[in-house]
Amino acid sequence: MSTATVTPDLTPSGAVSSATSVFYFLLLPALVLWYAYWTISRKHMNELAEKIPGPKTLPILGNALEFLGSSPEIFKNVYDKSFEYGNVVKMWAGPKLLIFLMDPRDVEIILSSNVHIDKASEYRFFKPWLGDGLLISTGQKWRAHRKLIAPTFHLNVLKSFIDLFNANSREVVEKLRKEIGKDFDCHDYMSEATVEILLETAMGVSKKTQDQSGYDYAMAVMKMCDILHQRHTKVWLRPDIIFNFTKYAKAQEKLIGTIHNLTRKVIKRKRVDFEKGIRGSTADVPEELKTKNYETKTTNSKTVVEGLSYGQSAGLKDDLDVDDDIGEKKRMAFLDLMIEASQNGVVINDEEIKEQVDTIMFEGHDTTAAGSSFFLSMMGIHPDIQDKVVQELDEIFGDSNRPATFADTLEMKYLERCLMETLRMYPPVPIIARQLKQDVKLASGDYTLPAGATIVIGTFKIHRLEEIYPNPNKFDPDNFLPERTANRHYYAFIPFSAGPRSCVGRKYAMLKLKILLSTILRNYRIKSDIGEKEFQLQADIILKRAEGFKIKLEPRKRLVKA
Ligand code: HEM
Repeated sequence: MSTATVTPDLTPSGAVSSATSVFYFLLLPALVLWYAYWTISRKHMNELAEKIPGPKTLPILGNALEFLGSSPEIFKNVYDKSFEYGNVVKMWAGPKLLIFLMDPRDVEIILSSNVHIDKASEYRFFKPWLGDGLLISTGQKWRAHRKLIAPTFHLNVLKSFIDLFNANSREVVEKLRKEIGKDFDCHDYMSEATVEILLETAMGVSKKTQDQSGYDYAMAVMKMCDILHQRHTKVWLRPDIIFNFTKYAKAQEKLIGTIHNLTRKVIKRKRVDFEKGIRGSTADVPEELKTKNYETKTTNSKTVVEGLSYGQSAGLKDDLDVDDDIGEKKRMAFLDLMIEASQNGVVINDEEIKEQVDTIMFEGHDTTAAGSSFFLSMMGIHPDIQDKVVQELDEIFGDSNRPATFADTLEMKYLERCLMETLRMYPPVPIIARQLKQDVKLASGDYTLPAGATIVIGTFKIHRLEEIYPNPNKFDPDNFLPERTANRHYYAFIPFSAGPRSCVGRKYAMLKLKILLSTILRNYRIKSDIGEKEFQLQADIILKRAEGFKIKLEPRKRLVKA
């Protein structure tokens, strides 16, 4: 009879298999413990969320299936759903609690706060591209950089950009000539122009010194936004560990390469100029477009124009409205100041400059490209309104072909109302999201937003609330007549957000858009075969028309040249 002796298997593979058994033996209790901890730690959030209305959820997935489909389908689905509930709605994207706020009183609590300033975790997908730039950074870093950057968009600096706004607008008019009579997508032209204007103004480098076109950069940004939108709406693409194995990760790497290539070159160019003692923009402006030849008294006066003319309700103020030194202090343009501040390396280092340049290049072009394309679409669809804009421009410029001065932009009151109405109906940034660190009691009803929730401020929906804007789907520039705006809640119109994290480029955007759009309208009549009902809206970070911004152009007769 043989006796079997059991000897421990001391070979390396035996040791590994024992370790594996121990691992699996411990894994289950660890998971159970983690799940128990997770459930308990979320109890408070779940209890408060329970009281907030929202669509029915599926186990594990929550409402994630609402975000399936193409971009326009998702947009339509979520917007249509919003009518089934009140102005506070919750949804679950898997385990993530999203609470949508649509009442201006609630929005004020979040946006005016100096506490609830953290961006939602969804903004982290921007990191490989924008790093810790102003849009997504938080805490002390955001505060210090905001303080540094906001003054570079002061009205005094913006006035020095007027000639470049004019020169670039004229170039767009020339480029558009080949499209006369055709149905074409004006967004392509607006994207290229807004990139090039940013290069020559805020960055202060001539576009001629760049071997990469503004168009290539803008297209790379558009594709990047599409990828980010996929990650926002498809829960399975959120974890890096999965995303990195998808085709999107490869595409993203390439696109970021194109985008960073431009920003690196811009900074390099600026540094060379800076070392040579050159300050300000090196871009040329033809003599006939220099507004000093046409300046009036108003242009030189200490004009303070706040509120609506610069994109926000008259009663709102932010750090862009500080006017303690009008006309006294020489303020610097964005990249000049960044380079100067970095010389001692304390306020901002080289990597941080790159992050801020990437941020301003993105935020500064895609938003205004969408805003101007929606404006032109509106002009094409509403010829009677376009005629009134042109009549105002004729009153300002007569039959002269002279460039627009700062004083002229103050006279463009009706154009400004059309621009405001465009930003109301088609806000380029259709939602804003924040991460709550503490509970917040709402003003509109007996709800408390729990810490840990992602708060989504639904700008698009707020701008179309019937109780605030009667007949909200009608394009009506008179919505911005002073008598109509006077009694409206300040937070009922927030295309540039509001409060401490408002858009630093709001005044820049308004001034540039007035010059760009008035120049186009002085030269072309816009037509459109498509009505607003046929728009297919999509919100790939920035609101767009999925079918493209199709318009037609007819040249206007000019009687006399300047
Ligand atoms: C029509 C044009 C524009 C619109 C509608 C717009 C809208 C907005 C909105 C809604 C925000 C807040 C975003 C959020 O909290 O998620 C924002 C932030 C920002 N915008 Fe704009 N923007 C426009 C043009 C510009 C321009 C021209 C620039 C720069 C030249 C710019 C630079 C920024 C920056 C840096 C931030 C982040 C500010 C911070 O967090 O402190 N934007 N913008």
